[in-house]
Amino acid sequence: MAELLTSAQMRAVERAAIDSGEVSGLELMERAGQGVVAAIFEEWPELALSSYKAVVLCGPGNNGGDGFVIARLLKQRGWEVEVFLYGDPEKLPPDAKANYERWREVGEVAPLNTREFRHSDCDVVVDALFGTGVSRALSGEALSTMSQLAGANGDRYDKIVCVDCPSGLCLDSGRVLAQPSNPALADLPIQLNQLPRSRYPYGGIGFAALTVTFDSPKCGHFLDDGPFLCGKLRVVDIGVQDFRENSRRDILDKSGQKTGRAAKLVRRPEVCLVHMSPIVKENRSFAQPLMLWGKDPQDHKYTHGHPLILSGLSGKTGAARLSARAALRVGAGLVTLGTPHEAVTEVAAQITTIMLTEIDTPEILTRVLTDKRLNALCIGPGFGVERAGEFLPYALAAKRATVLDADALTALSESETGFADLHANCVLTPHAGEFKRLFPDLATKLAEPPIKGPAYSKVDATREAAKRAGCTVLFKGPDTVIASPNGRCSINAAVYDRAAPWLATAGSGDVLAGLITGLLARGLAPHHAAETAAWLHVEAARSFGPGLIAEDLPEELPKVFRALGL
Ligand SMILES: NC(=O)C1=CN([C@@H]2O[C@H](COP(=O)(O)OP(=O)(O)OC[C@H]3O[C@@H](n4cnc5c(N)ncnc54)[C@H](O)[C@@H]3O)[C@@H](O)[C@H]2O)[C@@H](O)CC1
Ligand SMILES: Nc1ncnc2c1ncn2[C@@H]1O[C@H](COP(=O)(O)OP(=O)(O)O)[C@@H](O)[C@H]1O
Ligand SMILES: [K+]
Repeated sequence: MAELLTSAQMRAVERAAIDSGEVSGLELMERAGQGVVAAIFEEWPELALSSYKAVVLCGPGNNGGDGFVIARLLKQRGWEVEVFLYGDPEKLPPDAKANYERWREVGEVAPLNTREFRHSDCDVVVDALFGTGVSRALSGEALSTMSQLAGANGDRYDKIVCVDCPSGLCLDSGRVLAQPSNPALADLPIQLNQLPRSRYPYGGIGFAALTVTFDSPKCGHFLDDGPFLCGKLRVVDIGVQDFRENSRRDILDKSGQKTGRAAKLVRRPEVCLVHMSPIVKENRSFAQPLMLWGKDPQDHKYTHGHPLILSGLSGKTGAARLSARAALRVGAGLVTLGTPHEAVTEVAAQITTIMLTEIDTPEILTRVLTDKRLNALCIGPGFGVERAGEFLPYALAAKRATVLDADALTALSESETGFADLHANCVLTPHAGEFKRLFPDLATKLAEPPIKGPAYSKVDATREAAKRAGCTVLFKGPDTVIASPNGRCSINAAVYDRAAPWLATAGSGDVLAGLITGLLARGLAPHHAAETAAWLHVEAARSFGPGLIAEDLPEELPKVFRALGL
């Protein structure tokens, strides 16, 4: 599952499938409903052994249509099923209406009313209120029902199953659409976007037990609140993959709508999930690093690159040493720490394989970098903001593949020349605070309440940042987003079964900076190096597990490589 779609792209794929005449909307809806029911039994096999009770909440669109299919299929298995509809049955779109009518042949439909919503004895709640079509904040009974579910989740309902997404979640951004000034909110138990994460250590499940989506996961399943609210994600095949693949070459405008032949060609902007498990090894973009990690027996150390990592002053050298160790473990042939004279003893006492060269001034850095074998540079970890301000113009003038991390990012945000000195071989690795300093307007936009869908997302912000900086930007977090100026974008998600909460530990960012630098030295292009490093970072954390400290990450890499069969 490497490709992530936006809601508009998913609609375009479905439209292409239906327009082809090979499949009808009704068939797709049937497959979607079947997929959800199958996923429920896969998740809880005990539910397949007898008949239970489900409450199905249906909305006014095709998400609701899926709900009617699910209700019918469960009823066929002998389940007791109670169906509530939010909206006017007469206004349902045709496929949803057809399934509403099929359901009415076997069961009742009550208007959605939170007070009537009798839940105490139900085993499964199916949320089919809104899916990809959500465009504004929920209101009325839809809002209060979701709020009631959220408030009682974990106590009363332990099996909330969401069709496509928890209703109200924007699948482009992973943010819950909300109307902050809605006076009705004061009377509600809790809104989806207010669920306290502290109640769920390790970023666990906040709302649904299971979310079942169709064909491909959407960006919002991996960004921001998405994973927290979706719980567990299952992707169900509804047989439209050929149309998805065709639509990659199709003429689609920015909103994913098909345009006429004469219209301007706009390639579909793709977002990928960074994923290197064996099942996606065939993914072309990862073939190169897989080959690179497995070193060729004919190679020698000079063919694997030689990064220079700049160290901070004495007492602050640990960060750069972590970066250097990571660069070495990821396969750089040699690694040198550029160390100020006063910190040489401190650094020398704690390194063995890593080399050391004295760099006291920016001019010395320039001189050291006349050695072209030093083919990648890392500046920032533990470096000191003021020093970074002095060294940065020289570091960038050397035109090496360069990682700017930590203090170098703060210095960059304070520099008079701004992004002018950056070049295409740079990688910026901000966390949220550094991102705000570098791109205050984008951070503000991202922090604004998402009122309308598609809401502004971390993908949008990182793409804009990369364009503005003219280089690759890796915006950290459990949903690390990597974007490059050409619009290429990937999400390295440490969520669901890849959760790695132990990465939130001092110094883990320094290790990531070192991994990227090492891979740049090995010849990977910046976007690729950032993706690969972010993926390895999470794999190393997961391989080590609880108790992880940053020092453990580089040392865990050989195990990760072995598991990859390298
Ligand atoms: N189109 C297809 O062929 C398929 C669609 N499927 C389902 O269809 C869903 C998408 O269906 P729709 O496009 O009808 O959209 P939804 O069912 O998500 O939403 C219905 C409509 O509600 C309106 N709306 C948006 N926000 C609202 C709000 N806050 N309050 C009240 N009304 C609001 C919009 O007009 C929207 O189109 C997917 O999520 C998926 O569950 C699946 O059946 C697979 C096949
Ligand atoms: N909850 C989390 N799950 C997965 N990864 C996380 C989580 N929190 C932080 N990270 C990752 O840990 C690293 C922390 O980097 P950073 O904030 O720079 O910390 P430091 O400066 O202490 O090294 C980043 O790569 C970030 O993506
Ligand atoms: K839903």
